[in-house]
Amino acid sequence: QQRSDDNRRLPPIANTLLTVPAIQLAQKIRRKEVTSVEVVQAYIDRIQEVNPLINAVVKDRFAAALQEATLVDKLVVEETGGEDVLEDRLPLLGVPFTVKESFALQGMPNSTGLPSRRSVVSGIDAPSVALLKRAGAIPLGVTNCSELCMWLESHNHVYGITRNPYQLGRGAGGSSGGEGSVIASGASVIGVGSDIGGSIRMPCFFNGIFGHKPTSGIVCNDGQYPPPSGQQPGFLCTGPMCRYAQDLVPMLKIMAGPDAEKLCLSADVDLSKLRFFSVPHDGGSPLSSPVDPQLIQAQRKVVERLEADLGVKVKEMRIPQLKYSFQIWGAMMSSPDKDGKIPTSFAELMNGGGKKVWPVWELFKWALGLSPHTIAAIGLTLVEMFQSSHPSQFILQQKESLQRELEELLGLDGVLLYPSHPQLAPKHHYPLFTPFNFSYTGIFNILGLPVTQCPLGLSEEGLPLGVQLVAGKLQDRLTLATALYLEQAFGGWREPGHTGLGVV
Ligand SMILES: CCCCCCCC/C=C\CCCCCCCC(N)=O
Repeated sequence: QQRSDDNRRLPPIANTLLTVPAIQLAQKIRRKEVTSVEVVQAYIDRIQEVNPLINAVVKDRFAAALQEATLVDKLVVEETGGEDVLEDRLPLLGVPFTVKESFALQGMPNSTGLPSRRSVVSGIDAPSVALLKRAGAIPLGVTNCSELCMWLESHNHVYGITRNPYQLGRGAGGSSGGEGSVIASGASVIGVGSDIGGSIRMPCFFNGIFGHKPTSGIVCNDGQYPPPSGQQPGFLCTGPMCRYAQDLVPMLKIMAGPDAEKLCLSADVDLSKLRFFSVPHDGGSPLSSPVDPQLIQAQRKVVERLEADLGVKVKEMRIPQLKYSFQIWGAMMSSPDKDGKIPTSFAELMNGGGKKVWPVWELFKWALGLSPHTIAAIGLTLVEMFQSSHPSQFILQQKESLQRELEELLGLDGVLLYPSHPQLAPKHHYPLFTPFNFSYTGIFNILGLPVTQCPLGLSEEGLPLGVQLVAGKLQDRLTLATALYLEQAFGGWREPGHTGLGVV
């Protein structure tokens, strides 16, 4: 699927409003330094400029967003209680945001890339989306994802494939790839993603932005398709994706609702008092690719900076159970819930929840160009045929011992560095040959630990580098504070199109 414009570069960001963090945009709007209409219009213009190249926003609501921005500006002028009242009540007042299409956003499609759901339109908002709207944020539209949110690249037969703004011939990751691509392109500043195996963190890594998978159970997962079943509700996480680290905590506070209290997100974090650990790879799983030397090097530089700036000693270690990350993820994802109910099969979900698709027949149709499904989704139904819902004792033991070891290691003050993925953003469809690489992220869904993906600049070929920061349960503030520090130290998000590569 090489396109003639694969070597094109994204047009540079001309409007400086597009490089202001969401939380500062809200402040500027409250202080009447800029209107919400100006901000929303700037983002609409940028989406219209870049979307033909990246195919990230699959349905917009620009006219409604501009009307809502007009109401915001009126409210700001009429508010007599002062700026603080607005900040308290509506911390994101007038700031635009985007939403992964698998979430319900009123009036927007909610197909999750499934052709049979093409005409499904949401009548209500998912709770996480509603909370952002209630905080004053204005949705601009919905963004692309993988078919049924279950692949490492955002491609489906409803909307096509999303492209990586750093190199259009590469994938934006999955399953929240539309969010990753649009935010990195400067065409959205904050967005909503979901993650049951890395679907926030992989696109954030491939697109050089920040993303947080919260501690399991903290942000409500309702209002997404497909709904998780079996034990999956404990692994699926809804979380923020953004260009600037300072937007992570305010977004998480809003999206978590009353449960945000459990995370003590306003407490100060003294990084020099934390214990840091660095694990360079999964210990050699034969299923995953070796970690790219540039990622190993980037992680080493993080260790050096932490030691030099904070005076801490980072302990480099190996964790042998990580070698079984994929097997642990696969076993737990297909395990029955506590009442013995097995999860809905992928083959059923592919048929919109009805009868199962028949994998071999679907593959045959695909070979003739007649299947409405992607080869990745069909491949998953084939693999599922051989997956048992009774995992081996050995794998369960590995999971238990990994959980115990990591929880003991991290305690209330530990942060672990681990590669976000073994490879840099792959060319389109290459994940078909390296599907198990997602287990670098997926293992932390099973463990329920909070993880922040943090960008670390660009590789020699101009692709984003990054690292995962992992903490103990409910200790999200530690990884979020470390991400803020690393943004300062390594420069955070870099504008795509300024890499000196490609042809304009
Ligand atoms: C045609 C090739 C298909 C091969 C299938 C190989 C099996 C790999 C198993 C699972 C891959 C799942 C990927 C999940 C990625 C993101 C999940 C998420 N929503 O967070």
